[in-house]
Amino acid sequence: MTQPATSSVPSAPTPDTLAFTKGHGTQNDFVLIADPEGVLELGPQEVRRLADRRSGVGGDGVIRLAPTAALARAGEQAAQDALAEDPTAEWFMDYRNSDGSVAEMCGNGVRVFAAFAEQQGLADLSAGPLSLGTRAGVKRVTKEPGGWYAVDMGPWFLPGGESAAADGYDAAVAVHGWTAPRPALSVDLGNPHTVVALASLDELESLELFHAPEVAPLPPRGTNVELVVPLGEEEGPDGVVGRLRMRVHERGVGETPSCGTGACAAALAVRTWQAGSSGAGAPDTWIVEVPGGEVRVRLLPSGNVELAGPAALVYSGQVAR
Ligand SMILES: N[C@@H](CCC[C@H](N)C(=O)O)C(=O)O
Repeated sequence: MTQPATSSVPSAPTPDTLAFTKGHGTQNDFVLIADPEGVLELGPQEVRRLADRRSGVGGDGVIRLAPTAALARAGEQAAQDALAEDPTAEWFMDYRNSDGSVAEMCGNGVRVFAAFAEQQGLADLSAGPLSLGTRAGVKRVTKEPGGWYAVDMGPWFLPGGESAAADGYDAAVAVHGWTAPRPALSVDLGNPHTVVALASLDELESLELFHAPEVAPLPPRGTNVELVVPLGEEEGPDGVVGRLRMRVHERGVGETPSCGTGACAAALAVRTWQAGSSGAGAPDTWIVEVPGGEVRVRLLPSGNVELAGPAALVYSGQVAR
């Protein structure tokens, strides 16, 4: 049923089959569906079926690529906002978690979306950055000379405000196997994150994280949870670079080998723990090690955060609806 990603496959959905491409960013994996007319009704049940690793294609999430203008005309507020923010954001990333829930943003997904748009002949990143709409605003993707995709993820904030930054925490997280909850910091990247600092790599690697961690107080929209261990600083080509290792339990999914917005949240939390909300004296660039590889997080002079990493398209095929 499947064909190599390099072969050309029909991309428009038909009533009884869907053309898909399977892709991943540092092993955070996605089922990608091109909907160039913006006509596909994708309900939670169908998302769960596509994402199922036994009876479907399998993935942490399902990504629909659709025209921003068509979604805006159909009343999708986020698409209307995206066009108001940047009328060149022709394509929209409609992101769903594997449990069928809708998520605002996916950092690894944006990179894989850009690679998919190129494969479909809908974008040419060699000609310049791609602006795409998401439920958390317009994101701009640039292709780096080494083949990585760099995404300007836009603004971020600490929901707990200055007092949380000063205290270093505003939540507590309990994970299966711990005798006591640990302090944690909430970071908003358009989607919600709670970052917990652990004492050592031994602790990080010995943890069982298949069960949903308990977060108190639980943010109103739920949360993704990142467990992090700072690994110090090193000299990079453009100055000092911080390094950390992370495991992540995603909202709507469970433990995943990577999370792009989670990597940004982790770097921003560790930087805040080191230097407060101004970040003065802490590195602006961070390498985040995840079970599925490595990504780079950078504080841009604009105050926005940038995420860079690989994007891979693995195979394409047709799946029955
Ligand atoms: N894997 C993504 C995040 C996907 C959405 C998340 N599970 C949520 O519900 O917020 C990433 O790479 O950022």
